[in-house]
Amino acid sequence: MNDRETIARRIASATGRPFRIQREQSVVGGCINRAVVLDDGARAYFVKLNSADRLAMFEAESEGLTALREANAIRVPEPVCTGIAGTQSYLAIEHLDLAGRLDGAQAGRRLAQLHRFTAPDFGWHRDNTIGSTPQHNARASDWVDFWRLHRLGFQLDLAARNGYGRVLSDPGERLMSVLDDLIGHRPAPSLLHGDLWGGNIGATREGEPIIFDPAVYYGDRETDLAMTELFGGFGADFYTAYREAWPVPPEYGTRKILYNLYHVLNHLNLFGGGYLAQAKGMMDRLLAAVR
Ligand SMILES: Nc1ncnc2c1ncn2[C@@H]1O[C@H](COP(=O)(O)OP(=O)(O)OP(=O)(O)O)[C@@H](O)[C@H]1O
Repeated sequence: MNDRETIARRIASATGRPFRIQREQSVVGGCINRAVVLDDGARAYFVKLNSADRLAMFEAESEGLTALREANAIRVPEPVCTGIAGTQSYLAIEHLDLAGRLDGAQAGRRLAQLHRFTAPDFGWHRDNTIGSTPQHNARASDWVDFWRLHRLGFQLDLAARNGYGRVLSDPGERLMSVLDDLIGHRPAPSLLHGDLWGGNIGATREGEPIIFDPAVYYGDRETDLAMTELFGGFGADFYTAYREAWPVPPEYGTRKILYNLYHVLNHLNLFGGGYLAQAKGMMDRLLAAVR
């Protein structure tokens, strides 16, 4: 049996319905994984593929999709099964037709609704990945501690190991010491998508928003909002609707830079030096803001 037949069998057993592949189509777009759509003429599944040692990444993504679905706030594709087929790990997900135009207002309202879903602590029950970088989610009752250790500190350590310490260690240490002032509030632990850039949101033909490819944990809802702004923004309707549903305090303007620094450092660590000047510039702006 080849890899695709193995995956088709597991899909059949997970869904309780026979599934015989009639058509396979490669998907272009994602930069972390390969993806194919497997179709039997009646049903289709979006299947992400990576090396076998990446199974835990797919298991965490599957649990993240399930956690987001349970909040019942915004549409999220249903994960079907994960496993190993031959030399590859895979995650099979309900295939969605993402050909629609995003209704920004609806997306903003639904994201606010997702963020109303809270937990007693920050973090999550398991670690996951941001891109392909490990993301630690050990539970914590204090948001600043959580951010210092598991988000900013983790990426700064990684950046130093990747050779960027000469530029980043000094501003990094100073930032870590003023984090209390920079964050300056005690948010609720909201359920987060965790990687909400424009490539991870789409819409059905009817315009219903769909979010996918999450890096779920419970944290400050402003981290999700900040990321929507990092690579271009989701449009004025989105932000107006979000703020109508749940107003955002003015101090978000500074916190946004801090929260996006995590993702820019992650890009630096994943993709290299092109992000170094951006990261350093953000750190300088933050340090100037607390003077
Ligand atoms: N369930 C789905 N059904 C149909 N198309 C999907 C589905 N999930 C994702 N896609 C499409 O495939 C693209 C890549 O998917 P996804 O972002 O999950 O992959 P990835 O390899 O993890 O990407 P990234 O580089 O963003 O981490 C998406 O931008 C989207 O257009």
